[in-house]
Amino acid sequence: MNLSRLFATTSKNVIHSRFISKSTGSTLSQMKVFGPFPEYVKIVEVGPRDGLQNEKQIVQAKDKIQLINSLSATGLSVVEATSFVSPKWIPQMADNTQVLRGITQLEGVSYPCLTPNLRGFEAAYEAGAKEVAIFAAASETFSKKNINATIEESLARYKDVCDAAKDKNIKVRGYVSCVLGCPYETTTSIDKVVEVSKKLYDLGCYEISLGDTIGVGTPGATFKLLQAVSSQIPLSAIAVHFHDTYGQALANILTSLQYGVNVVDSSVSGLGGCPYAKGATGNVATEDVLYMMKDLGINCNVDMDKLMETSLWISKLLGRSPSSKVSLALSHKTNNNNTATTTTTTKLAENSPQQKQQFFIPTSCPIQDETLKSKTPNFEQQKSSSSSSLVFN
Ligand SMILES: CC(C)(COP(=O)([O-])OP(=O)([O-])OC[C@H]1O[C@@H](n2cnc3c(N)ncnc32)[C@H](O)[C@@H]1OP(=O)([O-])[O-])[C@@H](O)C(=O)NCCC(=O)NCCSC(=O)C[C@@](C)(O)CC(=O)[O-]
Repeated sequence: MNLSRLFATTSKNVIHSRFISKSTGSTLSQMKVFGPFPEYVKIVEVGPRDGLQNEKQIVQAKDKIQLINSLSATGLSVVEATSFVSPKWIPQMADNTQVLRGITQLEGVSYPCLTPNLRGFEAAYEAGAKEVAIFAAASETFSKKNINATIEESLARYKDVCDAAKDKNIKVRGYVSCVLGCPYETTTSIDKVVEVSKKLYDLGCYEISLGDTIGVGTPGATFKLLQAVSSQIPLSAIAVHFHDTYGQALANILTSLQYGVNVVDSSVSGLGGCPYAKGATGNVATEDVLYMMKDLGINCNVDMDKLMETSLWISKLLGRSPSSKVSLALSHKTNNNNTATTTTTTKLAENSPQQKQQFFIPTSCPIQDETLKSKTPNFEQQKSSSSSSLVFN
């Protein structure tokens, strides 16, 4: 789709749409006049679940617990903790009960767990879940690959989950995957997205998270999606969940905020990916979202310093540099300010082992150097009094 002009600011805060789709001939100014940005945006942190579920190497339960506790200490009000799915399908989440029982559940913080069926719901409830999430899709093929059920079968399972949750006073969040593209089908039907979203909402989900599972969405497509879905369910019940495969996630979030959405899913350090969506990269990084929000004057009640520490810590644990550009830039800057000896060139080419990679870890990072050493061959470390610089060869 060609968009001749995306945004035109007509006053300080009010942005009117001037999208013109050449293919359809329809102007997006017909669609909606954007209002001001929301004052507060709720971030739903999905790193411990969506972020880790695709990791090949099993992360120990104690580290997952530390990750979740550190994330909730940043001020985040929702930290998706784990999923009660089949361990044969997602081995990384096999320690769900241990993790959920091991975390410190803070007052005012929600720790939803994914549940694909009644069995998962019961296990999550037993382990202390106070909120669960059900996950459907707008693509039949993805639904079969992800949960071994047609969309209709999945909705029947989710009715059982929602009924049980209602009985036990457990909140239910709903996901719809493949809202802007599918790894298996060539097109996604917006009508199907609307239909599934509405069905989940009618089942009792208080919020519907629209998942761009493979990160192909653009601001124009996001706009049309929101327009369609919000015609059937309240805008206040819509959340957006972008993966950043094509680098469009922040632009899509900005479009969503302008549309009036005030719930955004993101993942610390940009971890993530669905095991049944090959090639899709991680979720948009929470640090990057916060950085953009701050500049827009949007309050998210999250401590960026603590979040960055957590981001660097989990990246170090996984033996890689963060996918968050903001974390990299800020940690680099901090180190430059603090350390005269720190080199100023940072090369980040995760897929290119020949290239030297550097990223910077504050000394407050709780993980011990030995852990990283054991995970990363050719490890060199240069220490200074106030910071450390890790070099990967
Ligand atoms: C749904 C099933 C279980 C069906 O899996 P199935 O093989 O069709 O199920 P089944 O009923 O035939 O059972 C098979 C085995 O699984 C067991 N089982 C059955 N249910 C459970 C359960 N809840 N917990 C633990 N075990 C379970 C069951 O007891 C049995 O064990 P066995 O007798 O062989 O020893 C499976 O397909 C599954 O677990 N899928 C989950 C896949 C998944 O987690 N995908 C990633 C999350 S979705 C996502 O990431 C997208 C999202 C949300 O982030 C948004 C976006 O980006 O789009």
